[in-house]
Amino acid sequence: MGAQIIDGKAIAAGIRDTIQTAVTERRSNNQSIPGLAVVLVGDNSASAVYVRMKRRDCEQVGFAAQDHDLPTSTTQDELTALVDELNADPAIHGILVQLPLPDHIDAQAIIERIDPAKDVDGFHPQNVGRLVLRLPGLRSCTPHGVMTLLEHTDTDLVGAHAVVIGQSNIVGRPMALELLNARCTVTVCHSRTRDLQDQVAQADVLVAAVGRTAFIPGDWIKPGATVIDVGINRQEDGRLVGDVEADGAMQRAGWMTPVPGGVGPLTRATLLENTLEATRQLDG
Ligand SMILES: NC(=O)C1=CN([C@@H]2O[C@H](COP(=O)(O)OP(=O)(O)OC[C@H]3O[C@@H](n4cnc5c(N)ncnc54)[C@H](OP(=O)(O)O)[C@@H]3O)[C@@H](O)[C@H]2O)C=CC1
Ligand SMILES: Nc1nc(=O)c2c([nH]1)NC[C@@H]1CN(c3ccc(C(=O)N[C@@H](CCC(=O)O)C(=O)O)cc3)C=[N+]21
Ligand SMILES: [Mg+2]
Repeated sequence: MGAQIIDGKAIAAGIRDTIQTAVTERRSNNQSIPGLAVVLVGDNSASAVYVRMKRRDCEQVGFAAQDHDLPTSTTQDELTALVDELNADPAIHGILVQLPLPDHIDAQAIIERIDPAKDVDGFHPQNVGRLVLRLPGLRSCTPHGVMTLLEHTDTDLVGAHAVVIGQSNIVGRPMALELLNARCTVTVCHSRTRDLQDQVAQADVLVAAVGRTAFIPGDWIKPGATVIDVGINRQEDGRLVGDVEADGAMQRAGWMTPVPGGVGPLTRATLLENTLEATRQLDG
């Protein structure tokens, strides 16, 4: 017995193919080409890697990527002015400001400055509020991507007990809402949760988004559970591992995402989906 692997890399490749076809069709119909502005401030090396991957994805599907690489010394006013310019640019349909931003920048103010119609990260309070209210809107890429991964399993979400570990604005909270909207019974755990093991043992669906290597021992997993490991932890030898102790969890889970090759590729593919959706909403 062993878990079936949820192949995020392959699922993401399929999504990119579908998007590429849609872009080709838009081109032949003389419709606008989706334009994504990718804004990177400073020299965080992990951010630089992610941004490079996002730009490569755009190129592959035929989107127009507009790169803005700004120095660490960029001021709040300068970044605000760039967001205003991108909001007003009809060739731009999506705006991604890579996080984290340098400490002297008020990131929340920047997020709130982005036109919600171009907020392909789904971080603007208007889009988060629409998710809360089950109204259509741009949905955060990582949790939305996890829902796509779950569709590629035989997990029955209705009435299932879903346990989310982590309550960040970009992963844990919107993840819990996505699962609630799919009619799971949802528990959210965080650093003050008592008896984490007892909560994990109840999970038909477990989503770990903590950011600590092998934080969840494999033998905590409920037999047959679907395990989604969002964590990305770089080891000293350069390898990436998740938040769940993979070898042990693979013995017990029914389905499981690998790290790398699980959630990460879906986050990027969902960014492309959101940008195409924003384009259709803005331009038809
Ligand atoms: N695959 C992908 O596409 C993405 C992966 N990531 C990865 O996911 C992970 C989480 O990211 P992010 O949400 O931004 O991280 P944050 O650091 O913002 O949030 C971590 C969460 O884990 C909780 N936590 C910390 N310690 C414990 C503990 N001992 N027990 C239970 N909960 C705990 C924190 O609780 P509290 O709130 O109480 O402090 C917090 O809610 C990281 O590894 C990140 O790299 C992130 C985004 C996308
Ligand atoms: N405005 C903003 N939006 C984000 O969506 C955002 C962000 N800021 N800041 C950082 C986090 C992190 N994140 C990831 C995206 C892809 C992978 C990914 O593709 N991972 C690959 C491998 C990565 C590698 O090889 O380094 C994988 O897991 O297989 C990981 C992490 C998006 N984030
Ligand atoms: Mg979808």
